[in-house]
Amino acid sequence: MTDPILTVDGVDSGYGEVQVLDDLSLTLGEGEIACLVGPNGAGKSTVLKTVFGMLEPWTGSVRLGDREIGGMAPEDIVRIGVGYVPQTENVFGSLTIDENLRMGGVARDGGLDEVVAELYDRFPILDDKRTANAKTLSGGQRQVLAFARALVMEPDVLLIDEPSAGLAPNTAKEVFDDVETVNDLGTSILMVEQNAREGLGISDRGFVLDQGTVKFEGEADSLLDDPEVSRLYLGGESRR
Ligand SMILES: Nc1ncnc2c1ncn2[C@@H]1O[C@H](COP(=O)(O)OP(=O)(O)OP(=O)(O)O)[C@@H](O)[C@H]1O
Repeated sequence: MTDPILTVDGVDSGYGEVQVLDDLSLTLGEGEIACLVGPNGAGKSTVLKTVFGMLEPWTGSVRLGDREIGGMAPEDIVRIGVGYVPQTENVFGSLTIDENLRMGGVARDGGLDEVVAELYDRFPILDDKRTANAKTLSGGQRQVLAFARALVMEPDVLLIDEPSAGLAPNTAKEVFDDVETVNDLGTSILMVEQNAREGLGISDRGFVLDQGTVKFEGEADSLLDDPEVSRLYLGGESRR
């Protein structure tokens, strides 16, 4: 594995009194895509919310490189290089594509025009629709806008919650291609994906969560080839 860029170490976390994460540890290597899979309610989204500061770890540590970020506020975490794309309602429907992108950059110190122009180059579908309201976009296009909005801050690490949720298989494939493009351009990615085989298929590493803790982890290909992981978590014996 490459050097860790994000480390979650022995974290308990949850909502109010209700514990969801139980001694959860995982590591994202620099430049990698890592995918969290597992059953509904396992705590996958809770991991992202805890890393992004929406929930405070009750115990344990969250580190960006060597820096402790556990318990920092999201607005501070975003400034030091972590972006977050929520699963739903991740764009402002009544704002234009351009306004959505610029809102993604409110915490920037400068260079907003340049980075927005680069994003239009990279995602021509957004360029074609700059002045359209985001609610006019298709599901897949909205997901691209949500990625692009997070990229305006030029994060080192992007947290993505279920990029394929609610999308038809062909559109989901295009969105996964975009996840890979973002990664190729240098952003490390920690992704939650219900569509476990497809998510692991584009990932370097995988973590299988169940009941708030990591039950299996390893190279994504090894998890896909592991009969026990397949049987328990990937919906059967079928190989890739
Ligand atoms: N805001 C909340 N308040 C209280 N409990 C919550 C809240 N959000 C999630 N939970 C609970 O935390 C547990 C883990 O939820 P989480 O969303 O992290 O699971 P998940 O693995 O992402 O599953 P899913 O695929 O269903 O989203 C579930 O039991 C859920 O009901």
